[in-house]
Amino acid sequence: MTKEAKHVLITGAAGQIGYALCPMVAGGRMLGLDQPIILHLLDIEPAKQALEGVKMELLDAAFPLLKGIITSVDADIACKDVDIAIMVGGFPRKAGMERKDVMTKNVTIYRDQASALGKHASKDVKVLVVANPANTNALILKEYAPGIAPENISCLTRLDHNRALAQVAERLGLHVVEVKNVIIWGNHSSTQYPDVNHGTAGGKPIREVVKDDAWLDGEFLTTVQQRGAAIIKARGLSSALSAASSACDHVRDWVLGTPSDGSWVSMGVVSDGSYGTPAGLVYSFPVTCADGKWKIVQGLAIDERSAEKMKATADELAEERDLAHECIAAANA
Ligand SMILES: NC(=O)C1=CN([C@@H]2O[C@H](COP(=O)(O)OP(=O)(O)OC[C@H]3O[C@@H](n4cnc5c(N)ncnc54)[C@H](O)[C@@H]3O)[C@@H](O)[C@H]2O)C=CC1
Ligand SMILES: O=C([O-])CC(=O)C(=O)O
Repeated sequence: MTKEAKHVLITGAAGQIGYALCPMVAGGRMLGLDQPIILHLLDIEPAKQALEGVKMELLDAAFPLLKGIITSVDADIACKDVDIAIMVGGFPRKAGMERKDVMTKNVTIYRDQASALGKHASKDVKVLVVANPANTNALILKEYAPGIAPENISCLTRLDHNRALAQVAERLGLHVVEVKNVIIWGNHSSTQYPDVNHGTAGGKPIREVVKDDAWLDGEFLTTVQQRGAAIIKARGLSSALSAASSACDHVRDWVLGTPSDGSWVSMGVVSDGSYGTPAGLVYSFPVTCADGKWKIVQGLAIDERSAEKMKATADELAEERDLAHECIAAANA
């Protein structure tokens, strides 16, 4: 029997990530090859013509699963009845900026779109925030959309997770699927902590197989933490196809579940205080997903060095939260 179509909102749909993400979603890469999709594409007035161009191309691609396309520059219209919301709209950073430098421009967008989602989306809408600063935009969205359950609001750190898997796989000459259970703790920023202490490569502990703690504790960490900046340097634009692909991975695993072997993924979710993190911040944890719900992996042993790094990224998130509140207060004044 044909499934009922899912309504998927993509904000910033006329931008770079939007252009890579729309065909992935419409082609079944996110929710499966048996799931019809209705796309809701939101952008802003200056991008209206480009947004219509994206719609034309999606029509021309004749995706069998794509049952409809709604384009709008009005969040109230675009958010109506959406089941999944992928929030990409905002301003990307340029060379030399930290992700929090785009905060002033982006957090007010998330305050405003929170209320549109709260009013018009399906009551069980699952929200993924991609736009930077991703964790803090998600936090603001949570604060301004009290009608959406906090566990339905998340941010993208799966790109960092995938980058960590790929770095270890490259180092070992393995295929990426042979590497499992790395963790991204904390913020999608250069303070994130890519942790390999619980990971495996070819079924054995990563540290045992790599046999180079200096690399794992040094160059590996900084490569993953700085990968976004390296892409900006190389392309003159921030990552788009890998961001879109990771966004699909994030939503697919959340909705359809993580593998039954118990392997986990990283998601930015509202902290319940696990691992000593401040409750309420949107912090990236190792999670498993089943029945459309994520669960933080519990009971992992955390050494002193890791605890320090996990605290440093939590401290940055608390600072970002305060800065975001100041930006919103200034915008309201
Ligand atoms: N969390 C992650 O792993 C990653 C996050 N990003 C972030 O994703 C965001 C988008 O990146 P790109 O697509 O490269 O940027 P882009 O500039 O190509 O596209 C952004 C789009 O958002 C639109 N937009 C601006 N304000 C909007 C609003 N109020 N409502 C709806 N749309 C709005 C713009 O008109 C533009 O079409 C940036 O903030 C970037 O830093 C990028 C890569 C990875
Ligand atoms: O670095 C950026 O600004 C874009 C991004 O978030 C990433 O590539 O991880």
